[in-house]
Amino acid sequence: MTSEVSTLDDLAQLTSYSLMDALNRDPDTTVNGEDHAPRQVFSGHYVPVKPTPIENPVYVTHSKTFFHELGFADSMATSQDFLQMFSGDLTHVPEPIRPFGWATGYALSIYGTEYTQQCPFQTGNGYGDGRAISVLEAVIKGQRWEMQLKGGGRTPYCRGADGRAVLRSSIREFLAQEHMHALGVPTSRSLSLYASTTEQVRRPWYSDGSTSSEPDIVINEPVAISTRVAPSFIRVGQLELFARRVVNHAHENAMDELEKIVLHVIDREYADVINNNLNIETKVILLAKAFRERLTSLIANWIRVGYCQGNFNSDNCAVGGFTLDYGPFGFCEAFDPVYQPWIGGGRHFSFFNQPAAAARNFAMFCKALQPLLKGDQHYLSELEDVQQGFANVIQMQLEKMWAAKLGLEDYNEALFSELISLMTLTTVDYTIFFRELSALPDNIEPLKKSFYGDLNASENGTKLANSNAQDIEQHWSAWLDKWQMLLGISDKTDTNQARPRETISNQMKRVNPKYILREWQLVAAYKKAAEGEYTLLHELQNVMTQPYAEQSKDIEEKYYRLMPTELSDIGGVSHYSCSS
Ligand SMILES: Nc1ncnc2c1ncn2[C@@H]1O[C@H](COP(=O)(O)OP(=O)(O)OP(=O)(O)O)[C@@H](O)[C@H]1O
Ligand SMILES: [Mg+2]
Repeated sequence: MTSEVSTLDDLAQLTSYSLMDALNRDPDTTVNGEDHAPRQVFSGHYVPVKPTPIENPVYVTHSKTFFHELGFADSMATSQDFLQMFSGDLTHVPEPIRPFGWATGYALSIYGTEYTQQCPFQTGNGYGDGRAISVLEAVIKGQRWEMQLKGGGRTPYCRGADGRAVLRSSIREFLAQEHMHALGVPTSRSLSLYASTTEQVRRPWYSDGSTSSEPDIVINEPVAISTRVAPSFIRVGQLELFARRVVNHAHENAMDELEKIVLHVIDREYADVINNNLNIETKVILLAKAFRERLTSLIANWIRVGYCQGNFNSDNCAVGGFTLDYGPFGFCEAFDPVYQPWIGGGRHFSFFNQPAAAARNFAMFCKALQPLLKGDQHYLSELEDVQQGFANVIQMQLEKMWAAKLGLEDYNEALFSELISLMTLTTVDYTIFFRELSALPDNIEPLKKSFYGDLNASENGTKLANSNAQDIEQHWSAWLDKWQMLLGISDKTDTNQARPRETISNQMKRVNPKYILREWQLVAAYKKAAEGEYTLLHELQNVMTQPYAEQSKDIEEKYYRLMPTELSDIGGVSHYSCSS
């Protein structure tokens, strides 16, 4: 099949700006994007910004999957003009691509509390895309996409920081985005990744083998620019910024700017479910319902695959209902309901608390929409109902997800609670456990592959040493019996079964991945990449973009395995600072 887009000139033909044309430019900015110094932005939806190219860029990787979906030729990723543009140099882009991009402001709420002090001016007006710069919008195969550089240099929202992203964090985000997509979890996508062979920045990090919680050294790291792609990058925090300005009577266009950004996000993300001819109040209610549906499903998916966002502030919560900002994230290995890899994150953003964190973001989202209902009691109470309904909707989504993970048609609370207690007591690997269970084992032997402690050894982890191993083993067997009974597979022959064993097993394998992006595997790949050696990174990308597939024996041995115990407390592996 020939690709429709083989050169940057072809891509230029598909360019179609809407945000910069339809929304308001900050009136205090220059039009050509030379505006890089930190400052307050008082109004407008965006600031034009010319990215700062990284020095001596080299190709690291691109998403073959996404290129293919977009109809892009793979050869384009290594072509000089594409590399130049997506490593931040817009000086020679073909028209109608503009020689500058844009950054947007947003507000911040942490677990339902509004903040304004996070910017140097203590007002919130200096907060937004500090190093993310969108450079293009294009309509490709009928879908509008926005392309955003991460690490493209300073913007007025940089708060005095360097506007750069290091290769390590860029590799993490790049791989995680494509991995999540392959896992069937809505996400921003990865397009390309280029690194500098000469430019470095200093970041706090961990010395080799450090068990310190906080970084204990400062290191030089190569910089990189990754490009991520989504229908929009509008965050809950963005709507909040404009709503706060309405509430605070910040300026006379505040209501108009709020309405415009809400209509924009509907157009980008919800045009298929919200009719354009409806009045704004009805659109707002439908938007809240549609976002509730997507957000609750997203969180259930995160928990299904063991993903912890780590820092689920309102500014990291995309209104399109997809995963955004892979900084402090991690995939849960040894199961722990309060798993949280980021040292700055706290329990409120831990693994099993994500439904509660999402509810807080949803509440802030509803609050931001309220001014558009202009005091109409009827609509206000409808919005209130949508918000109040969040808890029920997410509970239903979670139950449906747990039932699917266990191969059941109906959720069973007793079976689930007992499993969670056992998984905590024994310390099991979240991914390996569910994948082994998907083979419908007759007894608990195969499941032991996922146990971090040996049930029968005397020197197990403390949890096991304090308990009676035999007892735990009996509990596991009793749980398995109960599960088999509910599944209707106690009878080992397939007679009289509504669903044959193979059907159940295949269904389970479609929701329980075999491969997840384990931090220690990522560490190995980005360390090699920092030396200019990308083979391991490419292998990891290949494995993680087919997470449900049975891959070769070699790959299985290398990647389908428990975290080596000696890494379980190491800074930069088991936990990290959100150093970007
Ligand atoms: N090196 C940096 N220079 C300038 N701004 C930065 C830098 N690192 C982070 N920021 C900004 O600080 C804010 C909070 O950081 P966070 O870790 O959420 O950022 P991020 O990973 O860059 O963000 P995102 O993926 O959400 O765009 C963001 O607004 C981000 O743009
Ligand atoms: Mg962020």
